[in-house]
Amino acid sequence: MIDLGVNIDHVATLRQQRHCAYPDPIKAALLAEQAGADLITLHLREDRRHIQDKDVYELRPLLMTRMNLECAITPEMLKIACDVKPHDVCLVPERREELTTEGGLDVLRYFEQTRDAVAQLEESGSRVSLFIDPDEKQIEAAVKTGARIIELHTGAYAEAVGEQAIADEIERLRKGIAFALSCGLKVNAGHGLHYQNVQAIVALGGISELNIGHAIVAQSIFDGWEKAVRDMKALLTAKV
Ligand SMILES: CC(=O)[C@@H](O)[C@H](O)COP(=O)(O)O
Ligand SMILES: NCC(=O)COP(=O)(O)O
Repeated sequence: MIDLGVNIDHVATLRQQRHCAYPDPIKAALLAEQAGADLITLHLREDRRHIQDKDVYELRPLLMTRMNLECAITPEMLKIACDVKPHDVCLVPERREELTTEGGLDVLRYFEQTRDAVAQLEESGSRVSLFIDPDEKQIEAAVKTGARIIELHTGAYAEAVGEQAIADEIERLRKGIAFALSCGLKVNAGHGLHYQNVQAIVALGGISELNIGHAIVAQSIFDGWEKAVRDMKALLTAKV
C-alpha cells in the first residue's frame, strides 16, 4: 500500500499572504494525520515564502506519524535539519525566482555537496531522500551519494498535455521506478499530483510514498480539509 504524505506548505502560503495567524499549518498537519495521512511533508524554503522555522520546530514533537522535511542543500538548511532531526529529509533544488520546484536535483552536477549532505543528515539520525527526475544517470548518482530513498519528480507528468505526451512521461516514470528498485532504493514520488491524475501513478506500482499538497489544499476549500485528505488517501488505496 502506498503511504500518503500530506504536504502542508500551501496552508502556510495562505497564512503568509497576509502575515496573520491563520490558517495554522500545525493544526492542518494534526488533522491530516487523523484523516489518514501517513506522514507530513513540509518545505522550508530559503526565502520563507510559506513554511517558517517555527512551524518546523513546533510540529516536530507533535507529530504522531513522520515528518518529511524538504530543504535545499545549504549550510543554513542542513544546520536546521540536523537540529530538528526529522524522520526523513528530502533534499530538493531551489531557485529563488521559481513559482514552484521546477525540476529534480542535479545530483551529477552537485555530487560532492549532495554526498556530504547525505552523510551529515544520516549521521544526525534522519533518513535522506533525493528529489530527482526519472533519469537513469541521476538515479545512479543518487545511489553513489549513499541516499537510501529517491522521490521522483512527477511535475513533467502533471504538466504534460495530450495523450502521447502523458504516456511518454508515464513511461519515463515506469522506467525510473524499475531502475531505482533494481538499485535497492526506496522510491517515492510527488509534485503536481491531483485527484484526477494520481491513479495512473498508483497503477505503476513500486512506489512507497506519494507526497501531495497543493491539490489537497485547493480541494479543501470546497470539501473541508479532512475530507480532502481522506479522499486522496482513498485514491491511493483503491484497486486500479
Ligand atoms: C519539492 C516540492 O515539490 C514541494 O516542496 C512542493 O511542490 C511545495 O512547495 P513549492 O510549491 O514551494 O515548490
Ligand atoms: N514533494 C512534492 C510535494 O511535497 C507536493 O507537491 P505539490 O502536491 O504541492 O505539488
